[in-house]
Amino acid sequence: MSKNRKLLMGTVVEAANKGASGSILQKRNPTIVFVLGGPGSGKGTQCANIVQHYGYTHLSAGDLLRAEIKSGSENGTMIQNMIKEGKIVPSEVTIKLLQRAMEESGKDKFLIDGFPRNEENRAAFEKVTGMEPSFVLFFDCPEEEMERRLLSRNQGREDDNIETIRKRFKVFLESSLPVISYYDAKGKVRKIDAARSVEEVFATVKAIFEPKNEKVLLLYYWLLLRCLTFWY
Ligand SMILES: Nc1ncnc2c1ncn2[C@@H]1O[C@H](COP(=O)(O)OP(=O)(O)O)[C@@H](O)[C@H]1O
Ligand SMILES: Nc1ccn([C@H]2C[C@H](O)[C@@H](COP(=O)(O)OP(=O)(O)O)O2)c(=O)n1
Ligand SMILES: [Mg+2]
Repeated sequence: MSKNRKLLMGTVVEAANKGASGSILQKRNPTIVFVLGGPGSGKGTQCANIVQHYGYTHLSAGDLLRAEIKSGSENGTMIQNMIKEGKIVPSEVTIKLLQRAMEESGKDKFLIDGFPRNEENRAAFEKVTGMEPSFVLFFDCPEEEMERRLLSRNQGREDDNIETIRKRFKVFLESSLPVISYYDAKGKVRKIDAARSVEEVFATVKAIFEPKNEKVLLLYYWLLLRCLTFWY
């Protein structure tokens, strides 16, 4: 067995044990929102806005993986090669980074950006953490617009070149869209037209995080309670 394979196996066992015994995180019963959409659809941009307005903690799977490369970890080269090829890193690696970040944050409301990106990501996260998202934000954007945005992102990312971008689009269609369909069948997907300006997109996001219906319902219950206490 190769050194990398052994390391990965160790991570799986460690993660599975944590899941079985119920991690500190599970006991905190956090709120989780998955933020999905194609590369360049505006996930990171909108997450920054949500953090400012609604006090969520933003965890970008891509950012965590890039930090892991920079840290010089044993998995670094493997992660770097996979990202350059537009491929999805094995779930055990990404889940371990997400779990650690959630635990270390001490917080209990998370925006998980760019995860789960395939069926393996989704199933492994639920199995290992025992947690499910409250809902899923899906930033829906045409490829031509995403391509334009990625080519002018200017963050010095090795995967923002036309060759890798095309590969990432293919992976999104083949592997990530089925995950969105899975949650859609459970009624958990909030689909947003992401081809508009940052401000317009955020106006729609706001409506999702501040559902007026719930406020109206609460007002009705309060009025009903007042009437009942008045009569009896
Ligand atoms: N609604 C938008 N309209 C135009 N450009 C946008 C919009 N949202 C994000 N961008 C820009 O597009 C690029 C990709 O956005 P980003 O939030 O990093 O997307 P993702 O995380 O989905 O890849 C960034 O340069 C960002 O500034
Ligand atoms: N769940 C994930 C998320 C990202 N990755 C890898 C593969 C992705 O192409 C890169 C970049 O992801 P990132 O979410 O930062 O990219 P975008 O914001 O969608 O442009 O990281 C992964 O392997 N698994
Ligand atoms: Mg991003």
